[in-house]
Amino acid sequence: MAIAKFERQDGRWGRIRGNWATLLLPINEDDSIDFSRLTDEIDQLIAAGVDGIYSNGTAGEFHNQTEAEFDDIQQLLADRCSAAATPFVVGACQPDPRISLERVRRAAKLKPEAIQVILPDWWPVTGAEATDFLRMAAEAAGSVPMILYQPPHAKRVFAPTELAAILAPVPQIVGIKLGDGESSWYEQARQWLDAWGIYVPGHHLATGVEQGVAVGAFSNVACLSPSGAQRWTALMASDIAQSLEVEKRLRTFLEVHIAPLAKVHGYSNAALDKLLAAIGGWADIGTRLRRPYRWIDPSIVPELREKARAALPEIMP
Ligand SMILES: N[C@@H](CC=O)C(=O)O
Repeated sequence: MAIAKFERQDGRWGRIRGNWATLLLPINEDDSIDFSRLTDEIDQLIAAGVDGIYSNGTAGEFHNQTEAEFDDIQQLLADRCSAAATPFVVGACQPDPRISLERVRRAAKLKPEAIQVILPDWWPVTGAEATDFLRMAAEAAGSVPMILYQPPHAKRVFAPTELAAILAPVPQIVGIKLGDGESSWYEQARQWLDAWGIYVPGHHLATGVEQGVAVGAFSNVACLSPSGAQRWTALMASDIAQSLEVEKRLRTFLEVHIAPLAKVHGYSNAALDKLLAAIGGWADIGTRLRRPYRWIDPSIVPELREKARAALPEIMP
């Protein structure tokens, strides 16, 4: 049965499965990171019982941090999660490969479940260059497994067959976080990517599970509600039909109320994810991003919260 990969316990991706919640940086008016609110946010995520917490995806604004801030964020995540025995993944992502390798080296010392990396992202890499970079990253990571993050907005987005060729020589990469596609993409993913844990966008997770491809999501749904996303993920193992029905309503909510803010008004993905968290209201994060990126006016939150509650009673806190 297709769902088997989601339930398979012997995958190389180990505990990196299910519903993973991102850190979102609470930003003060002077553009500094509010570490006290960040601490509270991590504690809320732990209390929500998510499968794991990760830092420094796009939503974590890895592209707009000093190295000292990077270290402070990862240390805080590692300390809180280790004390609570919550699995965590450190995002060592950086478009500059030299800075990225240094981040990987420092991240490995925190003993995360895995380290997440992107490919060098100024000059687009060839397949061979991608493998070479990942070999260097694997060396820097030592014994810590790695997840490759291939977002749809990366300089080069590789097809499943290309990804398999790039990753096969680097066994330390145990998973791939990517954008999925239509049924032909899923067919290719089943054929070429069975050896890796596949993480699809949060609001596509039920489809990814039903297609026998996804083992989890680094999830935008967890931005909206970490506990709701966790309940929905659990439902996938017991009632995939019902979880697909929830996904349908989720997709409609995002398409109608959230996506136009990017498509029409040009807000970034991180701005949308912070808006989702403000709609969920489970922690004091705020919608503010670090400049120069624009954030969404929080005055639209109350109306969207009502709409989300009406459309998604299973997800909303
Ligand atoms: N693509 C996102 C997923 C969360 O919404 C990220 O990891 O930044």
